[in-house]
Amino acid sequence: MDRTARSEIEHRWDCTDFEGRRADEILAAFDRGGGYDALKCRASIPLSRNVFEQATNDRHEQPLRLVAKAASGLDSFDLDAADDLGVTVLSTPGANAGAVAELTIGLMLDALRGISKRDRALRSGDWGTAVDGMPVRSLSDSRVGLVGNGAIARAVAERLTPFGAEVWVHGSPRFTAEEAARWPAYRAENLRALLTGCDIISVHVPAAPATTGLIGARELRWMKPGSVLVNTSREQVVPEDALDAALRDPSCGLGHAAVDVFATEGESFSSRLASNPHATLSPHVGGMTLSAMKASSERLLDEIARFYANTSEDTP
Ligand SMILES: NC(=O)C1=CN([C@@H]2O[C@H](COP(=O)(O)OP(=O)(O)OC[C@H]3O[C@@H](n4cnc5c(N)ncnc54)[C@H](O)[C@@H]3O)[C@@H](O)[C@H]2O)C=CC1
Ligand SMILES: O=C(O)C(=O)COP(=O)(O)O
Repeated sequence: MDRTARSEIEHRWDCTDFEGRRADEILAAFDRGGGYDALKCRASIPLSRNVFEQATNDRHEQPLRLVAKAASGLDSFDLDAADDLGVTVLSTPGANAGAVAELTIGLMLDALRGISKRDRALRSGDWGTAVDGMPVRSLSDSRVGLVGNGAIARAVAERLTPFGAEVWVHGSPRFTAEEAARWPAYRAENLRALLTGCDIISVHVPAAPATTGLIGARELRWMKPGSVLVNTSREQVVPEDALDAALRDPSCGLGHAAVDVFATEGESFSSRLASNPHATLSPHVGGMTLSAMKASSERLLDEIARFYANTSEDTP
């Protein structure tokens, strides 16, 4: 793409960037006109069939025909509705995988070593609580189980190997033994074997009907005594109420959870986990490193340019 075309697209997208806006604000902008035919928005914005129907109806000067998201999970969009109404959806799967993997490992280390908990205790002058529970398990002595076999799970597996952790993976039914042989990890027979056999479980599957409640109250009970669960995928996969209850139940093995994704995110955030002493919370920032955001934006920009080049007479 030449420089002029790129800067024109950048300008266009500066003007039509709905980052952080709610669906009703987006629709209001469409209703006011302004010639928008595309939206760029974050993973958390819910685009329902109703939103797609309203944004594509012919009272708009330019009906919606493109939604672009510099991220991986598309669960908050009604993709069937987009398809039915002829709206193209672009995203950048994999571009933030390394960033999410780094946060995941940071959360594992925090859970094992109690970094944030000890920091809080020391700040209140409580040395006794700060050194409570020492010595602790090392990542190099841990068996780590990954749920999912996509870009993030792979990036986590690759980064865990130099730590000396033993990595196991439970993937989709299409994750064959042959494919697993190319991973720096062992393939678990099934989810139960993974959960019962590992010291740390980290979840990397998309939110979908088939993964909703994939790790709920029953599955959390399968986990080893003193084990750790990290969820950077979506809340629906490990419902936070079940997680909170398991962490508060002394008969349940799970010892600590570290979570980057919640049922309610943003200004209206609220979660039972916020008052749970066995949880570490992170505000959905897995993909937010400068390099991952740059890589995602660059890729999205190229795809947007390709979309307009292929479909539009008014290519920017
Ligand atoms: N916390 C954050 O900031 C971020 C969170 N995410 C979340 O992480 C998810 C995974 O991201 P990627 O690895 O990039 O996606 P991906 O599409 O590369 O990988 C997902 C993998 O899950 C597997 N899978 C699907 N259903 C499964 C099941 N029932 N059991 C086992 N495996 C199953 C798929 O086969 C696929 O290999 C995203 O869908 C998103 O929800 C992604 C990026 C940033
Ligand atoms: O890539 C993803 O799926 C993410 O969760 C990133 O989320 P965001 O778009 O930064 O809210």
